[in-house]
Amino acid sequence: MAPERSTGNRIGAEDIRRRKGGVPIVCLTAYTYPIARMLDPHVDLLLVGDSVAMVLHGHATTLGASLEMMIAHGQAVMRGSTKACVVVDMPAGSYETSAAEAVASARRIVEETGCQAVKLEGGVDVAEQIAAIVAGAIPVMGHIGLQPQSVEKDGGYKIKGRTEENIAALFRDAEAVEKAGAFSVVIEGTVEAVASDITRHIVIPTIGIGASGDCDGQILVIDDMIGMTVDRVPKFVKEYANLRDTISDAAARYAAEVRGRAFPGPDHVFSATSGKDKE
Ligand SMILES: Nc1nc(=O)c2c([nH]1)NC[C@@H]1CN(c3ccc(C(=O)N[C@@H](CCC(=O)O)C(=O)O)cc3)CN21
Ligand SMILES: CC(C)C(=O)C(=O)O
Ligand SMILES: [Mg+2]
Repeated sequence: MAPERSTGNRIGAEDIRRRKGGVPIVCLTAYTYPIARMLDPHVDLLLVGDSVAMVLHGHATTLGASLEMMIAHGQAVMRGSTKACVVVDMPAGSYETSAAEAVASARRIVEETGCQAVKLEGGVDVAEQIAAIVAGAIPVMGHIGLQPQSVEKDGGYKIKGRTEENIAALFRDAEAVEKAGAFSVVIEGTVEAVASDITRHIVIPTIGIGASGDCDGQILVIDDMIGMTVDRVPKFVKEYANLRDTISDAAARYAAEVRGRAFPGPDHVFSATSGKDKE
């Protein structure tokens, strides 16, 4: 198992499971060491989402994520986190084909990162995979509703739960994920009342994103939450900071000072004589 900064009291998947119906579970994505350091004191769960492929690597969809990419970011987040339950997304192509493939991929992720759990997208269609991973003693988080790995199949990011047929399918997916042994489930891009009803219908905590305030917890993509996302931001996002402008302003001031020879100043250079200069 990869070494982790352990305080011995990290939140585990079973701690998350027990929080059904209680104080809302605070979740954010994280992809890097410094962000994990900053978020860890404030959240219950950090998700190393396959959204990293879009948000940090500039791919058009999450289908650009690989097992190697997820493991590298999982390791970075684990190095910066001591308290949160860290969950790593299983990327497209690492679990759909068979339960054996899913178990092998989940094992690799856990062994190489030391994370607490994995997450995969789907309901009835991946119940066998979830059950097999859980049987291998790796906790699994489900992900139903809008499934970004199905963007090509769906022809875009389409909100779910708008037809009776689709609502019935959502309930079947929620029940399948619960029965397969998942410790919680993300409900993404789903009509508010439907996400609320599913939350009351199942006994594992639901984590909403573009879903409902009645879910047992909430998650957002970190870059969206801090106003760092440069591409289109989904409607369900609330920006709690504007790092885009902060960074652009810093770059503009730096550029002006370099061009005007105002930077570096006396504090940012070394003299031959003094040992008291900043290292
Ligand atoms: N930066 C970022 N944040 C995310 O939350 C996120 C990603 N990227 N990439 C992967 C998926 C894609 N997500 C999305 C993207 C767009 C909509 C969206 O535009 N939905 C439409 C409604 C469409 C409908 O009504 O069917 C909207 O108006 O917001 C939803 C989820 C969420 N995920
Ligand atoms: C937004 C969450 C649920 C996710 O799957 C991701 O970031 O990849
Ligand atoms: Mg994801």
